[in-house]
Amino acid sequence: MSLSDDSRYLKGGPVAQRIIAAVREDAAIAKAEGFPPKLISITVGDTAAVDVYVRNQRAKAQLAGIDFEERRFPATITSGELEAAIHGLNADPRVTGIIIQRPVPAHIPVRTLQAAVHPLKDVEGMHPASIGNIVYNQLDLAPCTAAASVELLRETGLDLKGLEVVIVGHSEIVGKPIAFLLMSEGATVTVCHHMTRSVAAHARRADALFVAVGKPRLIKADMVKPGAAVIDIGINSEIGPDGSSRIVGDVDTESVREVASWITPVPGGVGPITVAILLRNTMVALSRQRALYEATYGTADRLAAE
Ligand SMILES: Nc1nc(=O)c2c([nH]1)NC[C@@H]1CN(c3ccc(C(=O)N[C@@H](CCC(=O)O)C(=O)O)cc3)C=[N+]21
Repeated sequence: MSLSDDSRYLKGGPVAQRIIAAVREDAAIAKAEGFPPKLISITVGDTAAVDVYVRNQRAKAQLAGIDFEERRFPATITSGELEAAIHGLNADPRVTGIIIQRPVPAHIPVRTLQAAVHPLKDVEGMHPASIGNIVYNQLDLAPCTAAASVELLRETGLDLKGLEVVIVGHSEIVGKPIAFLLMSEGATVTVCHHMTRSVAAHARRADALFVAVGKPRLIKADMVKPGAAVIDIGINSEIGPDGSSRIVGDVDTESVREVASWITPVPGGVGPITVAILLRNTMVALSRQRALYEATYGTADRLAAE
């Protein structure tokens, strides 16, 4: 059996395609009604993982019928200049959503940038007000990678209620939001990070293990409970044996697949769903903006109103 046919592989492609097909229908209707969705990506400096992400955002946005524009800024830009650019996008009625690609250079406080994005245009759910909503179990616009990881876990059919979940990595954008999403689904959640005494001891107890730390092959077979679901969120660029660059996750997939019942490949796992959810979030943002517009102007048809 070839690796790609192995039923243990939880593939993201089919899930992403389903989401994108639904977004495409929504986007076509919104466009016909005078509300074309438009997504703006902000990149500061140069990062390999960001390039992969943005390339796929552009391709899938085009497939879904969402306008996509990338704004690139040099790493030397000031925080004030970036905030001004974001305020300009907030004020532009043609712009539906704004995503700030991470990481940003060290001299720029990323939280200030996230807070500058208007919450109605915050398609990543990273504004402090948006991310706070997931504490209140309001989950319809969650950070994309976290939501994508949970979506893949659902594909296993495992009952999330009472499930023993261990998350390795406690970032604002992945580990922490996954913990909140799964708590609201009834899972029992343990979060490990760089100060955790024995990551292995925790990881071995997990029915579902999420890994998002950015360390190639960190998770080995002896850290995984037999029959577990392993969700690999790492996106690391490596130089392969043939000298070309490739992406690998945080899990030693070759050995872990002998122990786990489900494992997500990299590439082809969480990544494609992340992109699809970003597009879906753009449509959620658009519908919130439309609701506000219609409450203000009393019509569903922006073109008719003008
Ligand atoms: N604010 C912010 N939010 C993010 O979610 C975020 C970010 N910044 N910065 C960079 C990382 C990285 N990331 C990826 C998402 C999808 C793929 C992806 O589509 N991967 C595909 C394609 C791989 C390929 O084309 O080679 C796959 O895994 O199969 C990759 C990388 C999101 N990130």
